[in-house]
Amino acid sequence: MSLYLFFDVGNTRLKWAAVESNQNPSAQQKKLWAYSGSISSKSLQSAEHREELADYIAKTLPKPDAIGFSCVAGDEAITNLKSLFPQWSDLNWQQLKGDSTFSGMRSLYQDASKLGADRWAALIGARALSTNNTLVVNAGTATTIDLLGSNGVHYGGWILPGLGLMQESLQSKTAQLPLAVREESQQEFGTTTNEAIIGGCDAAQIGAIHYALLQAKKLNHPVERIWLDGGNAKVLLAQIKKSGLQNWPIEQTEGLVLRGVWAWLLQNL
Ligand SMILES: Nc1ncnc2c1ncn2[C@@H]1O[C@H](COP(=O)(O)OP(=O)(O)OP(=O)(O)O)[C@@H](O)[C@H]1O
Ligand SMILES: CC(C)(CO)[C@@H](O)C(=O)NCCC(=O)O
Repeated sequence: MSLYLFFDVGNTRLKWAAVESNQNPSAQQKKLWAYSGSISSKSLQSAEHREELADYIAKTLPKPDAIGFSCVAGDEAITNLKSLFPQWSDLNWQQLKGDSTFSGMRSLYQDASKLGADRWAALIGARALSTNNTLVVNAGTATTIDLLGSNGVHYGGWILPGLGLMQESLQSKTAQLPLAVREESQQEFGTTTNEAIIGGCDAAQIGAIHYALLQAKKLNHPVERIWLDGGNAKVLLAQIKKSGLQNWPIEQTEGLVLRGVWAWLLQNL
């Protein structure tokens, strides 16, 4: 049996996971990855942290037969990532980019080389999970919202500041606003500054998803499934449920980018 190792280098977190060749990227079960983990993407900048990470991964898994990755954290991060396992120098690192081809899918992005590799990977991952009209929401450092038709066409999407960025920018660019902290008893409309900021940023994120649903319907691709992934997925989903939007066909998922890299690698072995 072969082993495949994947990396998703985001702006905040670096995630990895490994699977065996008898597994399938369309599998829906929660415990999908034989091995997985995440650390701060900044760790790649330090030789000491790189060595620790490489040691940890090399100790927890046997030598993989292939490595696939996507990276939106810049060229230096890619160079640092590829330097991790000098002992596996014969291994081919396969990089999924925004313009990597994937059979059965295409993007309407005018210049696909500019499309974030994580967005394209998440769309491929979503396609592995379901083939209906789908909205892919990755709520990380940035929040991205992308429409994928049942025909495999990516109609494009939106990039918003993520929840954390929205809150931080209010603090850093105003005189009077603090860094807001999420509390249990969030009201519909804020009656304190803290509540007003948390509620306002939630409304911007949820409102954008709502608007995307309306736009998709207008384009005659009514959304049948929303996949919500990323570091802020859990809090956003809780807010969506609390807001009385229970009839949205939304499901939280983890590792959609890794899943996409996996599906793509299998097409390229
Ligand atoms: N344990 C955590 N560590 C870091 N960020 C977290 C954590 N839990 C929630 N977050 C939130 O998630 C955001 C990071 O999102 P994510 O973990 O998806 O990483 P990312 O690097 O932004 O990934 P991507 O670039 O793929 O969106 C942070 O801005 C923060 O608000
Ligand atoms: C939008 C982010 C930052 C989300 O991680 C990433 O996908 C990216 O850097 N994209 C490049 C620009 C684009 O997708 O059009």
